Amino acid sequence: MEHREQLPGREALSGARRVVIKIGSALLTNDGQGLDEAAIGGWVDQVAELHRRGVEVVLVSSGAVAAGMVRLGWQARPSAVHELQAAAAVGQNGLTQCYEQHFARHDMLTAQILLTHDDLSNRKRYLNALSALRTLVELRVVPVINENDTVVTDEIRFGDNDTLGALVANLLEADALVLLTDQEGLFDADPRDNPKASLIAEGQADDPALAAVAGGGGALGRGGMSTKVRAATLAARSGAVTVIASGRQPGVITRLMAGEMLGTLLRPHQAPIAARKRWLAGQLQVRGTLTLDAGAVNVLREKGSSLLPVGVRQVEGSFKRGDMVLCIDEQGGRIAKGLCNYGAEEARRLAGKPSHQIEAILGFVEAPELIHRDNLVIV
Ligand SMILES: Nc1ncnc2c1ncn2[C@@H]1O[C@H](COP(=O)(O)OP(=O)(O)O)[C@@H](O)[C@H]1O
Ligand SMILES: N[C@@H](CCC(=O)OP(=O)(O)O)C(=O)O
Repeated sequence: MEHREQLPGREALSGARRVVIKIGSALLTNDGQGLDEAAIGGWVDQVAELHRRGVEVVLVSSGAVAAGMVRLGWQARPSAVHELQAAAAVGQNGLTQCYEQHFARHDMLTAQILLTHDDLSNRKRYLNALSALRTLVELRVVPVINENDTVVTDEIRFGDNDTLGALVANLLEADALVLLTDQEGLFDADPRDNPKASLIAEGQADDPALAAVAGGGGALGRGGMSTKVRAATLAARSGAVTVIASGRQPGVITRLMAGEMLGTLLRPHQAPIAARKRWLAGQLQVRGTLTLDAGAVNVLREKGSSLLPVGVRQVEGSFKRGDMVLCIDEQGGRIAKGLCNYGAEEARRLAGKPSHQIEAILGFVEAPELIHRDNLVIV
């Protein structure tokens, strides 16, 4: 189908510049027998290899509760929230230490990031999370993300790390989300119950037939296949492909990233740029207006640049950091929409000024640009 040819497929993996890799509990803890340090070392070696080739990798790692259970000598996953929280706190330590040691073999730094749902749904915190993560990635540090299980309540829970992985892929506009699990991929029935089940090599993320065959998970984690298929539909919103594959396949990450036919590939139904633009454009209400000079209009339109304060002539409206603002030219024509890194009062003080003066003017710097190009859509 011609339509499908324009959409990302396996080649999105081999051409990926930024990828989010999520590793599930069953793999990390060797089916509940403590952290599988050798396996973690193997994935880290592959991530380091990608890193050397210039691919940016963000890890989402489960396993805190499962590792904590083993350390505490508990046989079964507790159901009481306070016990889960305690297990996560104990286990997260071991998890971080393990990643850090393995990445150190490659002279690479890692950073532990523990998130709650609020961190990505509240606009201000979303921008904070985004700029911290982006900075880490630019510093060539590998962020290792998990849900902050020790402080979450049901209201602020992502629920499972497949969803968290997808939201991180949206946040960073990753090209691909790789979900490593204990099965070869998505089968047409749960292979635990049906040994004749066969692997689905490829599908469209939002195909309801896939959601229908995806069941629940094992005793250690929270997700299952249903959350992985749902994660693929979330990741597709910013145009990322998702692949579900077995973390036990030797060299799984590097082979997938070389375009090898492994696991289940779930394609987005729209191309990345269109998806990202629709997502941003449809996201938020406009709270203010920035009038740009001709130079700024030109670089936004022609070069896809970020908007710097120096190109802004006037600021109207009352908006907070993270709010959507409209950018217009001096004749009032609509140019772009985007999430502003500064509130209206601050933006007024910065208008027309070079970025190196931001600290002197405000006493702090959120970012050198008023609107980062990742958070900007031309209208
Ligand atoms: N259609 C399916 N295809 C493959 N696995 C399935 C399917 N439905 C349910 N599952 C189960 O999902 C499990 C993987 O999910 P989960 O235990 O949450 O792993 P992880 O910890 O990696 O997230 C598999 O072990 C498998 O038994
Ligand atoms: N945040 C939890 C993992 C939750 C989760 O989604 O687990 P899994 O289904 O194994 O990916 C932990 O670290 O134990």
